[in-house]
Amino acid sequence: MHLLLVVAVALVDADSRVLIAQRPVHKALGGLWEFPGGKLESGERPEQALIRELDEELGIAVQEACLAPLTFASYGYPDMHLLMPLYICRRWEGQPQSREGQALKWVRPRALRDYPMPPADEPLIPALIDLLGP
Ligand SMILES: Nc1nc2c([nH]c(=O)n2[C@@H]2O[C@H](COP(=O)(O)OP(=O)(O)OP(=O)(O)O)[C@@H](O)[C@H]2O)c(=O)[nH]1
Ligand SMILES: [Mg+2]
Repeated sequence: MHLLLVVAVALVDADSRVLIAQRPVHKALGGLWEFPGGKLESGERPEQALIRELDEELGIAVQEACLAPLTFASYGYPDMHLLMPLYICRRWEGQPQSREGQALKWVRPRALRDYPMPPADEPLIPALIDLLGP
């Protein structure tokens, strides 16, 4: 079994909306909506990797102290088992912008169900509704 560690974050705005990004169609699970984040590079700590991904994908700067653990996904894909800590972050510098051609959307937690997400992500939605309201 191959275990893949991916770090992801729910960025939350002043209206308690969460940012999701649409995966480019040419990638695995293309077209699905996901939380910003990605794989760790060798030697990286999870928080470091997330800060790097947020810079690369969205052009925002996040301080490590502004990342709080919320929950995690554990899901068996056919080719690997995904373990994905989901952080929450309410404070960053800059305005999130699409750096990799991905569509971006701010959505209320309940509305996440209207956007097709990877199967690993579905169990994360109730934790966001509990924290932020519907
Ligand atoms: N970022 C992110 N990845 C997710 C989520 N849910 C989920 O199953 N994944 C899976 O986790 C893996 C991480 O993917 P990624 O493509 O974002 O990794 P990355 O940013 O390092 O990109 P790269 O592979 O192009 O370098 C993918 O297999 C992806 O399908 C999610 O909500 N956010
Ligand atoms: Mg990514």
